Amino acid sequence: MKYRRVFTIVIDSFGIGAMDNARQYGDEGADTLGHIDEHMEIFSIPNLMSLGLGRIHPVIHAPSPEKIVGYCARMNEASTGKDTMTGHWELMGLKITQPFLTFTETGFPLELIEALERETGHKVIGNRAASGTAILDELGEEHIKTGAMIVYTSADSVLQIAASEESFGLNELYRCCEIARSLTMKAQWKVGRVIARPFVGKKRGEFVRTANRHDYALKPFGPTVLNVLKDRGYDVISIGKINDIFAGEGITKALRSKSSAHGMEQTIGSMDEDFSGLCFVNLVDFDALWGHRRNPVGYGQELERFDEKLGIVLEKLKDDDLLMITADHGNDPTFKGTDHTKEMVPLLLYSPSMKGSRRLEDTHTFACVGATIADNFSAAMPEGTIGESLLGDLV
Ligand SMILES: O=P(O)(O)O[C@H]1O[C@H](CO)[C@@H](O)[C@H]1O
Ligand SMILES: [Mn+2]
Ligand SMILES: [Mn+2]
Repeated sequence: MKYRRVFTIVIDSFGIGAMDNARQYGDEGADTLGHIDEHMEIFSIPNLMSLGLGRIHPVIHAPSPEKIVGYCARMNEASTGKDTMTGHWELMGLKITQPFLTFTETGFPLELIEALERETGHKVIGNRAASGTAILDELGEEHIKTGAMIVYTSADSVLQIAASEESFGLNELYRCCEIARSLTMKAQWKVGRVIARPFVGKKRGEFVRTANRHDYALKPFGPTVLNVLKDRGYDVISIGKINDIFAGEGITKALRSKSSAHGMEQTIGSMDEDFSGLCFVNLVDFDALWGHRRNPVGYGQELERFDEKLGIVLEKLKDDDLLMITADHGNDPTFKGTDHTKEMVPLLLYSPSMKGSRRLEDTHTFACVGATIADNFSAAMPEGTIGESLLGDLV
């Protein structure tokens, strides 16, 4: 094996420009990185720049280094869709051609809502597509007064339940979400994820969502690179939401993160551990706190904080470690609406043992990430998966 440990970090929603088919998603002109850059007077991301970010997308407000290290490429998504599960599953080899069911225009069918009310014993309010923070402001007080669950969706295939940790209780929320998950296993209601959205606070304008969010995802439609690694006895360490996104499939150890900064600290901590295999990290704040909230400066500053921690990762990498930085979809914080955007994503590859450095050709799928990992550990890609290994380019 070329690398004993692979660290794959997903900066959730860090798109680098609209894909050719973005028009089909209403996302022509979306550019998460480009539009953040426009809003940053000085954009301090020296480590991302040293890994070649500026070679795959112009970054005007960050100084360009004379030399880059490692390899960089733009990746296109082969699957239909632009959500977190589609993006991550494709990273590990699955191509999703049948998009997950969404209820964006209509909300959930009455029959489902009635079953949810009956089985949980709580009334439902909301039941439409909304931004999570906006619907809290609107319905949070009513929820606290009546105990009715706030159910909402978005352009993604999700059924989200928001409830107060203080009055409704976290365990009760989780219990209700498990009921929602089992109801939505029915073919006509099969959403990709049920998400528990706990919050604290008593009044409009003061509600804050907590880190106790929990996602109840469908199992991947088939075996992924994670299953192959685990079956061969390698470690597959999940940091952040990865374990939820893969419904625990193919994971040997899972750490939950309180924030993206915490996720990076956990990643740095894992670098002191003696393991062989994959450490797979998702940093969700970029998406949840800044992309969906349409806050380009907040997003840019989160990238700056990430870049500082990335500096520590780079220092700690050993010769037989490989670092891969990528993303799962775009979420342009200046775009219309509050949903994801269909974009290319970056792939930055680095190991201190690399002698060369250059920009690689654009890839047709995100799955070259999984294919490279499988190739590295001499594991065959599972049947039905896609992706071409880039391992031979990493010299
Ligand atoms: O607006 P909030 O609640 O953050 O919801 C966002 O988070 C969900 C899951 O990533 C998506 O449905 C998206 O719309
Ligand atoms: Mn995502
Ligand atoms: Mn999102």
